[in-house]
Amino acid sequence: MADSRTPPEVDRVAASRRAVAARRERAALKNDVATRVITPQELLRRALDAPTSPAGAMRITEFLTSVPAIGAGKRDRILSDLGISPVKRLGGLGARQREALRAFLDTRFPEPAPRSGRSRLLVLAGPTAVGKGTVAAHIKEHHPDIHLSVSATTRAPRPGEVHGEHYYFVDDAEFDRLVAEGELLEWATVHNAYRYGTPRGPIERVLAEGSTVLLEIDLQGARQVRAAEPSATLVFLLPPSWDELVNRLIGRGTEGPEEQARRLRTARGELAAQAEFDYRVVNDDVARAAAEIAALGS
Ligand SMILES: Nc1nc2c(ncn2[C@@H]2O[C@H](COP(=O)(O)OP(=O)(O)O)[C@@H](O)[C@H]2O)c(=O)[nH]1
Ligand SMILES: Nc1ncnc2c1ncn2[C@@H]1O[C@H](COP(=O)(O)OP(=O)(O)O)[C@@H](O)[C@H]1O
Repeated sequence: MADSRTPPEVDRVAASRRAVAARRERAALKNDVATRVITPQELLRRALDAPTSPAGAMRITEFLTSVPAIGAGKRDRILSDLGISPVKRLGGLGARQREALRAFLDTRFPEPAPRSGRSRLLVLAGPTAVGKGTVAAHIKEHHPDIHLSVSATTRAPRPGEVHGEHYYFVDDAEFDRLVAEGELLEWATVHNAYRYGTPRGPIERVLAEGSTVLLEIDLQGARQVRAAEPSATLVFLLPPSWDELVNRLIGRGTEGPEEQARRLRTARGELAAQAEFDYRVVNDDVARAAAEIAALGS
């Protein structure tokens, strides 16, 4: 059936749809800053690169209150200190205002800078369902020069999992022995459920040969490796957005709604720890993220 509306009406409908979509995108971006999936500096870069994009169209007031630890009171003081009017949009900031805002963000929310002198002991961590297992499996298949550490765990094997290949499946008594005899470089109880740990021997052998070893472990384990081996290279895997992290967790379908909600609460805390890491890699595309991580170990 032909559209009986007049062209201006059609235009108005299209414009209002676009406005709704842009508002939704701005809300998603604010959420990404609030959940620390992206840094405020990253959002500002996107706004300045594309002033008419949803990032560019964001009001400075909305932007500042999405930053963790900035409420309405602080926001107004910051704006007056920086000489920026509250009606400004990010994409419309003048050159001096941009510089003032950037300098303020860099001192208050420093972005982690890569450290030099890192070793070939690579640690990959990140929030639940970001794709750590998927990326690690891709590295194992496509970068055979990198040795993927096989952890010991007290959880039961899933269908298709092979002892010694995916994990060393051990009982509680054996895990206790590994801990007592110092055979684990690190270990942790993950998701309040089972214990997981990294056997020390194979790692020492691989590193002694001058090869690279990759550990895919949780945040508690990454912190222990940092303490035990300060020169280890710590890589934090990030989702492209908070919404995508939620989609991946739900899409994987391995947890029920309650466990999903619990993991997402933990994920927020884990995302806040990314500044402790040497590098951050966004897992938008598995092969790209894997290549980026592999390059850090060469
Ligand atoms: N600390 C630590 N965490 C590990 C180790 N091995 C695996 N993990 C973490 O344990 C979690 C659970 O892994 P897994 O049992 O494969 O299941 P899934 O994440 O529920 O699919 C993941 O977050 C892994 O990063 C390890 O040796 N040490
Ligand atoms: N780059 C990606 N793009 C889209 N989906 C991905 C990507 N990486 C992983 N996934 C999917 O996300 C879900 C979680 O990945 P998984 O490797 O199990 O996460 P983790 O080991 O971090 O808990 C899986 O369904 C996986 O297929």
